[in-house]
Amino acid sequence: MAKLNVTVVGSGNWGMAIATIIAGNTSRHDEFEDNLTVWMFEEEVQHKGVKRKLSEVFNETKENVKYLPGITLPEHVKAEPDLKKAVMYADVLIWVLPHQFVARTVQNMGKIKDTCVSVSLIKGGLELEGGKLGLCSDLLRKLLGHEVGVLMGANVANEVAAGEFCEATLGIKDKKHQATLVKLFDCRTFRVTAVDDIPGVELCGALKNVVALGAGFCDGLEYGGNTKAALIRIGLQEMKTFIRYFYPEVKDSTFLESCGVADLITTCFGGRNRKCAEAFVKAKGTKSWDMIEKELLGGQKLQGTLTAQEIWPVMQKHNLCDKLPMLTTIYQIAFEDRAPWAIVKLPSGMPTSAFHEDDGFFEKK
Ligand SMILES: NC(=O)C1=CN([C@@H]2O[C@H](COP(=O)(O)OP(=O)(O)OC[C@H]3O[C@@H](n4cnc5c(N)ncnc54)[C@H](O)[C@@H]3O)[C@@H](O)[C@H]2O)C=CC1
Ligand SMILES: O=C(CO)COP(=O)(O)O
Repeated sequence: MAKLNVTVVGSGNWGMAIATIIAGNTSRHDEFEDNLTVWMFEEEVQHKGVKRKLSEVFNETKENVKYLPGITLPEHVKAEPDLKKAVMYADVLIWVLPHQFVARTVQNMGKIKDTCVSVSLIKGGLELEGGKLGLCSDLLRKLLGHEVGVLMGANVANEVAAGEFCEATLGIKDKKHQATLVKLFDCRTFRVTAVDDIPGVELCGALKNVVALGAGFCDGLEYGGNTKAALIRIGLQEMKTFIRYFYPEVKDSTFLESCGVADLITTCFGGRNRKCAEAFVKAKGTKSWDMIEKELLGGQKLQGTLTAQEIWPVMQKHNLCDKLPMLTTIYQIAFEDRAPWAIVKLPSGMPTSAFHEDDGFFEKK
């Protein structure tokens, strides 16, 4: 049987880290072609004092000096900056782009194999379509016309790339591809569990980035572990309420997989959304999200702020704001100049009207 060619579409922090895991498996398992192609969005970088193309530096050194510095990938990982060439022979496409670039990338990719399957590792990209909540994997399925699974989990990229043990959840409908796709990702340090619940897995991955903004606000105000734990608990409950409203069939067990509670915890402690939200509060209104992203992430992209903006009209249209006070408050702090400390004054027993938000706007309450 012909061996399967795999292409990773995206070469940011997570794209490169997951390429280290996949490359180990393509060389270990007979069903895959050893070589792993990574589509690299071309950029110029300063390398040893010289301006060079990122993909050329990667193919010489096997290090993505911009998005995953300090990690050398296996020799059989090849960066391909030409999108059409990167995808044309692929049997499996692994999507790992910030969600704002997905539609444009698919539209530019040309012909792919009819038998191709995809897995999306993208957290975000939600929109209302005819009153129904559409997911990024729905968009990919519509544009590509083939099977699309999702892989989400407690997977801060730098820790995965360093070989630290963690878990992930593969959401997949089609049993035919399940075993092959588990084999492509699962290894001793990256344990994969497959579940038949794509919306549950994917929505947990997208919404936890919004909750992580709340955790960052809490850090910016210098609250301790109890407060953050409370926000994580409330966040999980609101994620469940939101998800069940649109997808009542999503199972309780999905929230207990790596894609659910575990990803929420790691992102609220060690993620980029948390880090930027802390800086947003500490800047006391002097810096926009774009400025903070540029200053702190060196070209990496925030997904939680975009997802908060995507779900806000959805929540309003479906009268969900009262049922989701924390997600509402996070949006208002991030985009409507609400006082950051409102994050610890969520309505439950204590009326919010007792607090005057113009009094000590940026102070801990
Ligand atoms: N970094 C992490 O720890 C994790 C990230 N994810 C998710 O993976 C997805 C991808 O994130 P990362 O790999 O972290 O990316 P990143 O945020 O590190 O890097 C940004 C990427 O966007 C690319 N880019 C910039 N302009 C572009 C354009 N016009 N068209 C196409 N690509 C362009 C850059 O080349 C770079 O690869 C996101 O949805 C994120 O939520 C999921 C798990 C862990
Ligand atoms: O998704 C992540 C960990 O699983 C990373 O989250 P951040 O984008 O907030 O870094």
